[in-house]
Amino acid sequence: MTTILETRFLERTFGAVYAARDINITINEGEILGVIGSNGAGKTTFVNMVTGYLEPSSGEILYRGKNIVGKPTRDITQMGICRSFQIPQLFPELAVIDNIMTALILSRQQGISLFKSAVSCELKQQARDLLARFKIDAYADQEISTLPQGVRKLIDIAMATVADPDLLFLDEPTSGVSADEKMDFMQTLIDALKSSRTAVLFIEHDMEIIETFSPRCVAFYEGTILADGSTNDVLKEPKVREFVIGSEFHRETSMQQGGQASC
Ligand SMILES: Nc1ncnc2c1ncn2[C@@H]1O[C@H](COP(=O)(O)OP(=O)(O)OP(=O)(O)O)[C@@H](O)[C@H]1O
Repeated sequence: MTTILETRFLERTFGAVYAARDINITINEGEILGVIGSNGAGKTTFVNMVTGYLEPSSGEILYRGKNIVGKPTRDITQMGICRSFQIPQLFPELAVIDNIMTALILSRQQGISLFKSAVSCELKQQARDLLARFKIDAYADQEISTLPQGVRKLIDIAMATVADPDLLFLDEPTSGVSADEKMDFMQTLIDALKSSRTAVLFIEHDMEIIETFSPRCVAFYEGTILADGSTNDVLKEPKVREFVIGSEFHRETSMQQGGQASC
């Protein structure tokens, strides 16, 4: 197995708060990895540091052996590390195909002219192929604002893959997707990403999704890694059950009772 990402003693403080401390993680080529942890555990801070949105206070982030700490987000994206956010970042007034084509244009380092019909045709075909991989090609000509949340999220994630990344970070891909659609949504997503051999790290609060789709799981707690290993083993660990799954269970229960989730 080839390691593509390794973090060493990664740390980030905000004043007196340790948002991340001693984060040592390796991710291998094509691996699928679920990250769990209650609110404020440091999951987003970790993703923000690796993708260049946040500078670590100390530690190293090695991507294919090269330290990328301090590199701008754009450079990190071009190197092959991409992400999607919890809320889809789309142009709601544009058609799906135009959103994808815009992302394709932005991902190319040289400027291109859409007035050259050959370029435009090639881009359109590339956009259609990508939509087909995510099984959303039927929506190609529809305006984003008319589409359900699950489809918007798939489009957003498809857009995050236009540069064919080696490593993709997904922040709660199933948030906002209805309970009935979550499993099919994740299956489509994982199939699309597996076919391109992209390694995927996804943050998730739903333990059924973690058990079904991520062979490996990392549990965060108060800025540190509480457990890292096969999902079966991690979810059985008493400290994970006490500090992570317990709080997730209470969170889900309070949501069912009408409470507000903070994420
Ligand atoms: N910009 C910031 N300024 C100050 N404190 C921050 C900032 N970003 C994060 N924190 C703090 O760092 C800790 C980790 O936050 P982080 O957002 O990484 O947690 P999380 O596990 O992603 O939580 P959630 O599931 O709610 O998104 C929390 O205590 C949070 O309040």
